[in-house]
Amino acid sequence: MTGRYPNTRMRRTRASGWSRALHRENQLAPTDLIWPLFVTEGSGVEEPIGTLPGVSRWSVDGIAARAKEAAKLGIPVVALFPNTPAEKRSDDGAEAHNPDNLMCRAIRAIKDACGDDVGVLTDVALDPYTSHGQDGLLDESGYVTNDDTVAVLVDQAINQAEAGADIIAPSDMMDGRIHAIRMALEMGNHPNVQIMSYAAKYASAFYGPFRDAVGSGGLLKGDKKSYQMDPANSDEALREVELDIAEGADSVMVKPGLAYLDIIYRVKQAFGVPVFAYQVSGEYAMIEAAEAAGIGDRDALLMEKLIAFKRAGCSGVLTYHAPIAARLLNG
Ligand SMILES: NCc1[nH]cc(CCC(=O)O)c1CC(=O)O
Ligand SMILES: [Mg+2]
Repeated sequence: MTGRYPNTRMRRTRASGWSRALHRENQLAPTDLIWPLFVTEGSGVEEPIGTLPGVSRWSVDGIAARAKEAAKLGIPVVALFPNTPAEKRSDDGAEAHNPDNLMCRAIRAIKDACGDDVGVLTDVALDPYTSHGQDGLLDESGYVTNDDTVAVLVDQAINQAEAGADIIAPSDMMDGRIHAIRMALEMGNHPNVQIMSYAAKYASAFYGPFRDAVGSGGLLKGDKKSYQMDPANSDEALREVELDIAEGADSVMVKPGLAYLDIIYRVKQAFGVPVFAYQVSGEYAMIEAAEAAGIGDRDALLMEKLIAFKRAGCSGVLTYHAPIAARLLNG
């Protein structure tokens, strides 16, 4: 037997800061972060979101300013989510493929302001555009149809690519949409537009504040369990990821984050592809609530959670704490 006390003292390498730094197995940098931004109509508008303290919706001009801030902080990518005005929401979510919708105007404003200094990731799903708050089209019975929805998602994705999106991120969980979108991007002369698939997205109670932020929460009837995954399942996530990689995804997302570290770990071990975590709105809100209640130190809590994603195997993390974390990391 080697390595027994006192030959081995595990505390020896922890005894000083320089030594802890030397032995640190995982690092976090601003380049690991994706910053989600909510877009709203108007100009010069900043609307704080009650359930996401510290996060606002910005009009397109403000979005471009946030993207410049991201570049300055060293954050490589921003993710866009629109709060579509009520009068533009419809049963079929047609506003999703309007070339002049809020999303497309925000993409163009960022690309005009930042060029290639910042990547733009765009969400593909119908929930910010439908009057019923579901991610797809409903049949007579209220079931979210798969193939008809996929056809619309393809139009939505191409619309975003035409406006200049760098990464298409389908968050809808329909079957077969990655293949359909990949083919359409190839045929539409967008071979280098990436797809980051929300491959393993769970029907989660942690999405509440997001639904407020995009204005779909009050509209949603029922739940999303016929397309988002059951939190009890893990093998099923590997099948989802395997399919999306085969269909042409460049990277995959696991969502939510902290409660699904085991899924991240399994996906990374099984496939070795770039894996990202979405630290969702409820996770953000819980950290802020802990700080506000005097239960924990916000900065310490968020940095500990972010390094956990790296340890589990993530290439990066989509988090509402991105600008705060980047500032902390930049010292
Ligand atoms: N396309 C839906 C979508 N895209 C991102 C989120 C949630 C993100 C968050 O909570 O931060 C959701 C919520 C949902 O499935 O209802
Ligand atoms: Mg799938």
